[in-house]
Amino acid sequence: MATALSVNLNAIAFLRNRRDLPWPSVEGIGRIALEAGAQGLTVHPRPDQRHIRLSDLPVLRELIDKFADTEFNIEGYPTREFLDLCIDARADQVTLVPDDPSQATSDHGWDVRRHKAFLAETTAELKRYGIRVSLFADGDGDQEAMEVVRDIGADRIELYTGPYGGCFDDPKRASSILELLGRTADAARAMGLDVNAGHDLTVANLLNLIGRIPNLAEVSIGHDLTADALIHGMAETVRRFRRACGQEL
Ligand SMILES: CC(=O)[C@@H](O)[C@H](O)COP(=O)(O)O
Ligand SMILES: NCC(=O)COP(=O)(O)O
Repeated sequence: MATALSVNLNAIAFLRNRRDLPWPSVEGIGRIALEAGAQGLTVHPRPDQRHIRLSDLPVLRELIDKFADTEFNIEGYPTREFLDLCIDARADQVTLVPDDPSQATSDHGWDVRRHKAFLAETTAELKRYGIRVSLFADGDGDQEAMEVVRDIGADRIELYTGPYGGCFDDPKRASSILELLGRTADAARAMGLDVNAGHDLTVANLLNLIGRIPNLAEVSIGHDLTADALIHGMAETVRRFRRACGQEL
């Protein structure tokens, strides 16, 4: 089974929020992603609503409902407000992330031993609503932590791939990080957990990731996917604006 692609819309929402205008439309870009065959959309609403706004969630839910076999993945720290948001938006999957509200972006997975009771309680609540639960996890090769994840009752882990993505200019270091990610994935699979991955994934680094973790269930990608869309869409857009300026092409 090929790895599913869930398109993260945070960066699109960030761009939209620069102005008090409705574009780029988070819903519109989400639609393009689903029409192009993405298997889902991901958002990580942060408490300051710096990118995704609470009002985006019902709109995206309605959009995803129009596309067969697609999923809504909502990521974030499980405050009461966040959990209610996920339940109201009928998330298909919730990825619990141990982020402090002041964090610029996600930069580590859960300490599952320390937060075991809290995560077990939260997971049980989400599963009562039929929501799949994934825990953001460091790819540090800690095999026993995967036993704890299983005991918590989560369905999946999402491997935090930031350090791997950060090694774009150091292939030797990237391959040693990849090996640890792979061992963590192997341990998770041995516990009956499925494995997702995300953070700073790119077209360039996906190939080796999926080579080492062939049964990777899903990747969620936003930052580089948005950058890639700009690169591949810029030339046509400049031509459109040149035409609008009255230039003959
Ligand atoms: C949980 C995770 O992996 C993050 O990558 C997150 O979804 C991205 O958050 P920001 O877009 O706010 O940096
Ligand atoms: N879960 C990771 C995610 O959704 C997107 O991360 P990034 O590609 O924006 O770094």
